[in-house]
Amino acid sequence: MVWGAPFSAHAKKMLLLGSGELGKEVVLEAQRLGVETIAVDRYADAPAMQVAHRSHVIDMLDAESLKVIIQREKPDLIVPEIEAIATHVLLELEEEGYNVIPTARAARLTMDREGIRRLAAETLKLPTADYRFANSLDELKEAVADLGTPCVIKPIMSSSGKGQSVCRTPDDAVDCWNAALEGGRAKSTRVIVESFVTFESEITLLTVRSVTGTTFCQPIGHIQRDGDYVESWQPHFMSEAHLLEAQSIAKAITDELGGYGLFGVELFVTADGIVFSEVSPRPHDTGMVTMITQDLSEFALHVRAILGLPITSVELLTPGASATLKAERTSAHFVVSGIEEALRLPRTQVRVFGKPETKPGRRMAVALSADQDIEKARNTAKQAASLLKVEEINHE
Ligand SMILES: Nc1ncnc2c1ncn2[C@@H]1O[C@H](COP(=O)(O)OP(=O)(O)OP(=O)(O)O)[C@@H](O)[C@H]1O
Ligand SMILES: NCC(=O)N[C@@H]1O[C@H](COP(=O)([O-])[O-])[C@@H](O)[C@H]1O
Ligand SMILES: [Mg+2]
Repeated sequence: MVWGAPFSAHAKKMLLLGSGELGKEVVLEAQRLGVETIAVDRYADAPAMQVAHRSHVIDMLDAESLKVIIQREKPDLIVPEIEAIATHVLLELEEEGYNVIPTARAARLTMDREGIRRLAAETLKLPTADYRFANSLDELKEAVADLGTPCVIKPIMSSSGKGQSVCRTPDDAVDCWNAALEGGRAKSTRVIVESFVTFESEITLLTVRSVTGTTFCQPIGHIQRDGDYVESWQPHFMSEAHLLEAQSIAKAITDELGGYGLFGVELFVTADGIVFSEVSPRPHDTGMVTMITQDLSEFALHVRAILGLPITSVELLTPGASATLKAERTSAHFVVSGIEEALRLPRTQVRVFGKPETKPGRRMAVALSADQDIEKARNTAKQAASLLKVEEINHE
């Protein structure tokens, strides 16, 4: 476990597939340990590209382009940052000896909702919502009739709620189908239909697999709007019994996926116990709160784990919360205002991702606030986020 300076013959090279706000923090943490970083994404000037040693713009769903870049760079670590990647290439490259984080199979299984859902529900028998898959509007109508309404419809390949909708009556099926077609990341027409889980709260249990074993962070509570996170806080108080149940589900799924790294295990807390939703084999958006709450953020933990370094403990230094700033329109000419006002709030920080373009609903920044009282932390973070604004500017 030794390496030389970036750009030298003995450098440790980490290549990120996906370069958004989460990857940006992973790159920064890797740089702190002297690792050489390469950021890849589908568009130029993505957040992680702005802090990496170099970058490449490719279609990561295109097997050939992906292979060419990886074989040219020969990284020591291939770190998927989003789901939508030609993961069969990663399987091949792993066979050739490349180190895919956490494993190529985990990237493959979590690339689409079907792989991970079948593994969790059918192989591991973890509690999940009832589900069906559909390839056409007719199949969708059948699935909706089968499961009953309300139910949730999502493209099998999408994230951050894109293409997701709630079907409240059978008549909604057409609109849900169209929403899924428009919102899916890959132009696949397959969707998952899930029965609606009535939950008391939902959490992300960050779980790290490292050379020193499995470590759980304190649960993170969150609120989602239109399938995307708007607010998160840590710790989320839950009963000892629920916490143990959550940890046991997280242990089962992460052990099955294997490898080293941090996982975001998404769980619903219901009157009947904990229900598994999904898992990211990488840092989680709701986990950005750990940048203010923990001694090692989820990004620092991911980097440490994947480099094979020990993690002897993770300390919660303070309760805290995060709240997001989202754009309302499409624009390449804008400024983010209100940073000064937001930073006047107590124990508050902001992260501005630096995405070059806005789109409706696109996450552009996050506010982080700490307070001994979690409700106060949540209110401060929300207030800070509401002071931040994406303002279009005249570019004549
Ligand atoms: N079956 C369900 N019942 C009730 N609510 C649901 C269900 N499925 C999803 N949701 C709600 O929608 C949110 C987003 O769903 P999900 O995590 O599956 O989407 P995603 O696109 O993968 O999001 P991300 O990439 O942010 O994790 C959930 O956190 C939850 O609030
Ligand atoms: N829920 C997953 C998630 O939050 N992923 C994060 O969002 C980026 C894509 O953002 P974009 O769609 O704005 O380019 C990804 O690259 C990742 O950092
Ligand atoms: Mg999710």
